[in-house]
Amino acid sequence: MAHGPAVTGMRFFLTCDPGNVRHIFSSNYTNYPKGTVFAEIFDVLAGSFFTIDGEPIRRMRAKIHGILSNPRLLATMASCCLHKLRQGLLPFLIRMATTGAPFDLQDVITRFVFDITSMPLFSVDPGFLSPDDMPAMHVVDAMDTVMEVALFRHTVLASCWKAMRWLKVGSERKLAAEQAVLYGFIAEMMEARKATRNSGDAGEQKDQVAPDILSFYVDDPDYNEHLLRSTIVNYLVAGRDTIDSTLPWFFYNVAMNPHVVSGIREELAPIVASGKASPTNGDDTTVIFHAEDTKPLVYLQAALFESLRLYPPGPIERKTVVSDDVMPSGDEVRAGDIVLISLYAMGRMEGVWGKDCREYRPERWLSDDGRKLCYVPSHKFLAFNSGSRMCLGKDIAIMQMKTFAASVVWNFDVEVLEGQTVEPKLSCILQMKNGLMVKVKKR
Ligand code: HEM
Repeated sequence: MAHGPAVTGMRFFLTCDPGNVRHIFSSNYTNYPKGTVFAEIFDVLAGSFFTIDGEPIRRMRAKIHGILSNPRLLATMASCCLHKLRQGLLPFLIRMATTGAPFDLQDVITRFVFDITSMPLFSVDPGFLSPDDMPAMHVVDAMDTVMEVALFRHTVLASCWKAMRWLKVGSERKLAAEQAVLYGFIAEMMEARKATRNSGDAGEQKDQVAPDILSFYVDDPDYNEHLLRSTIVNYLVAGRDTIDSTLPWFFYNVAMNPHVVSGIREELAPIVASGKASPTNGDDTTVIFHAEDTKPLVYLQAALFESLRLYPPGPIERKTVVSDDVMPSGDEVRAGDIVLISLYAMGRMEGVWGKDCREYRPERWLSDDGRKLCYVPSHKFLAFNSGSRMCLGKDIAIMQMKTFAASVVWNFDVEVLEGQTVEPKLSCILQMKNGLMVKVKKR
């Protein structure tokens, strides 16, 4: 238990004990909502799913679950991913391999992920990753600022950051400017969406056009203009911030562990041999893997999970205590206490993961014969959250990450340049502070 500044009476309970996590997220979850302070910190998401609790989130989750399991939307997501690989990522990497020039892989991943998150949301490709143009990504900078300022807000009294917001100074001044950029981007995309969806074949019936995520919201009377906008921001955060911060750590980990690269390629080889991996345009030695072929790959999934264990995109969860309670660890918490769960620490604890907890070892996720993924409860592996607030996009995220990782690992050797400092940045999202400079070679 830690205490906030003397006069405030604030009390923090910090835990990384899986028993406590199960209690907080499942057995007694109604006693541990996110709370109003959390909602205020993320005011850019006001009223949307990350910030609400109780009955409203149950209803909202049911709607999102329906959307994210719609077969036509899922097919659109898979094809957006393939399109971006074929038209954007792979041509870019082939060019980099030809010139041998170093580049920031985190930046390229951000471009890719932002595009594939926006396309099924708005039916519009923002075009951040295209073979011949790498436009500035002001909206991405804006979203990064939201997460950096949110971390600052977590660490000071609400009255302090609210005063800064009122005075329009410091990080709050910057946040206001970046929020305007973010809202401007959304307005632009909504306009472009109208044009795209109206320009369909004249004879095409409305219900024949594949749905995008927004088509489930625009006519819903429960969503006024503000809630619709914060819901859009929330989808961008859910899809983009998470995958975008996972993949650079994945490539960093595998580059440091060449035997994992071999393991992934060994698993991919039969797909290539069967002719199922399709060639990219104009270069028949570079291939793309399809979601249905990468779905059964357990070693690749273990390699991704192992990276998420060590580098969870959301390194800390915050909850509020409603009524006095005793944790399974025997610790007492009081109504109003703040509970902080460190996923980052939990992923590195010997008591949870064994003596080799600091090693990057995908094998720990596999059965002895290496053919199956072992069951690991979500209160131990919390990267996708647990219990009633479990991530609703987990399968989509795994599909997108596998498609990306397979196509890069199979076609290229990725060398992480020496002499750079690879470290996390101070933010609510575990991105790399200085990017990840690499060189690639075509295999
Ligand atoms: C590596 C990828 C991902 C990770 C690690 C991840 C992790 C998480 C976590 C930790 C939460 C809980 C957040 C909280 O309540 O504090 C969450 C919630 C959620 N995620 Fe994901 N996520 C990923 C990708 C995605 C994708 C691609 C989508 C959408 C297509 C998505 C949709 C959602 C939704 C809708 C929720 C809200 C659940 C709720 O508030 O009850 N996620 N995710």
